[in-house]
Amino acid sequence: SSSSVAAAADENNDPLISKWPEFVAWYRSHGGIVDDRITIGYEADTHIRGTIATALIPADTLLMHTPHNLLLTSNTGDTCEDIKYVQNEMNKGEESIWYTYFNFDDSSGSRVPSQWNRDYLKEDGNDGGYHKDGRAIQELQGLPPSGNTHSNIDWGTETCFKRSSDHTLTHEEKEQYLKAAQIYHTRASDIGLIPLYDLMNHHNGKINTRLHRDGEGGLYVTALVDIQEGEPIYNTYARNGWESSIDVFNGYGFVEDYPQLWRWDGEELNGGEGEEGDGGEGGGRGHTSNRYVIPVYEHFEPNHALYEILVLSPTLGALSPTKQLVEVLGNERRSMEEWKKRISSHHGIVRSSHAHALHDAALSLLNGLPTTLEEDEKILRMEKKQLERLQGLGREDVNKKDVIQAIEYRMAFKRALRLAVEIAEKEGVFYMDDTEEL
Ligand SMILES: C[S@@+](CC[C@H](N)C(=O)[O-])C[C@H]1O[C@@H](n2cnc3c(N)ncnc32)[C@H](O)[C@@H]1O
Repeated sequence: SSSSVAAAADENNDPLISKWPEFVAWYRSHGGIVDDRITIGYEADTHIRGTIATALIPADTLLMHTPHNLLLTSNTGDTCEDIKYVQNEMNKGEESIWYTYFNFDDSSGSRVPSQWNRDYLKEDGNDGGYHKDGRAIQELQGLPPSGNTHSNIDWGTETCFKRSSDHTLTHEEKEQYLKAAQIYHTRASDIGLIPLYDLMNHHNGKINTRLHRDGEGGLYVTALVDIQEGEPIYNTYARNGWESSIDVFNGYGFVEDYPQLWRWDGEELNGGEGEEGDGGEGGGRGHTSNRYVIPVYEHFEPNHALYEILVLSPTLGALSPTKQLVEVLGNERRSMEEWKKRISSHHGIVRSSHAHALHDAALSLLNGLPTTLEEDEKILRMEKKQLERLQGLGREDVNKKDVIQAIEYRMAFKRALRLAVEIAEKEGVFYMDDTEEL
């Protein structure tokens, strides 16, 4: 059709796509292995760039191997050193063996909360009011990651800047550091930056790859299942239920598709702006008094110490999932039927007092927020209209986009809280009565 021709023509002019052959040639010339049935493209639903299969790839196929010599790492296990390493290589320009890699990088396409403007606390000299630009943070309405949106950057400027040299860093050096840090934080694995591997997007519901260390510091990726022609090739950024959807949003800037994990504590929120955090998720509120303690009882090992819900669909979720229930996340796929079965038996072992406490905490959190989901829908529509109008005038308003990102995120959070309330209230969901305990 004419539209697909137009799309193809676009992609020819788009260096983030058209430089793929050059990137692959570079990767192979340094010993990397990549299956010929892998390409780069924009995913149909999200328009996010990522790896895609051009033909059926059977399960267990070796998809890629990035040898240790292609990894960007200081080999010290120290984040500051790793970021400095990346920064140095970027400064080398064509002299760097990763020149082609940097040229193909799309990290500036990731907009993460640490990039949000936070000038709102500064008094505006003219009218004594506040700068509007810190709005995205305010739009979190105090929900996590409030107070922690900039913790990576703050930590880096505190720790890495001070350590890095004997002189005060110039503006240019700071900018370079921030650029390297952005690449590092949105792409690196625990062993550093891994070319090609870092072109895979995240999806725990459609995960179709598996990782294997090669014993020499490099990494193999194989197909977990048959991957169909046209299907994106996915990695996970949240494995075993360790990281929540809050972490994924704070680190990578998007609300992950189902399954999602949401966490919150029993504290009342403090008016929306959040404090500089205690570093903990669900924190940003600095104190832990009165926190309900998630019980650990026989056959019941909660995945997290905070209240938690695992969300599989708009109507299916598990209250306070156990480690056992969520350890599959990022590692295997599980059918909806299987989830339903497991969740219903899971709810059979959740104590009713525990479910009630979670219910009350979710409800009081929801009721304490300044807007409802229905109001958010209207606000979101309005913000999007304004953005379109500005774009029509040829103006790019990054702050406006951040605001929209924050509103969409808080809506997903509220939907999860609402589902938690509904599930806890639903008749027919059986919770073990506390008195039945031995
Ligand atoms: C390691 S990179 C993945 C590859 C990247 N899309 C690229 O083209 O270079 C991580 C970034 O990709 C984007 N991303 C990954 N998975 C995503 C998803 N499921 N939805 C939206 N954006 C995603 C986010 O911008 C994230 O910060």
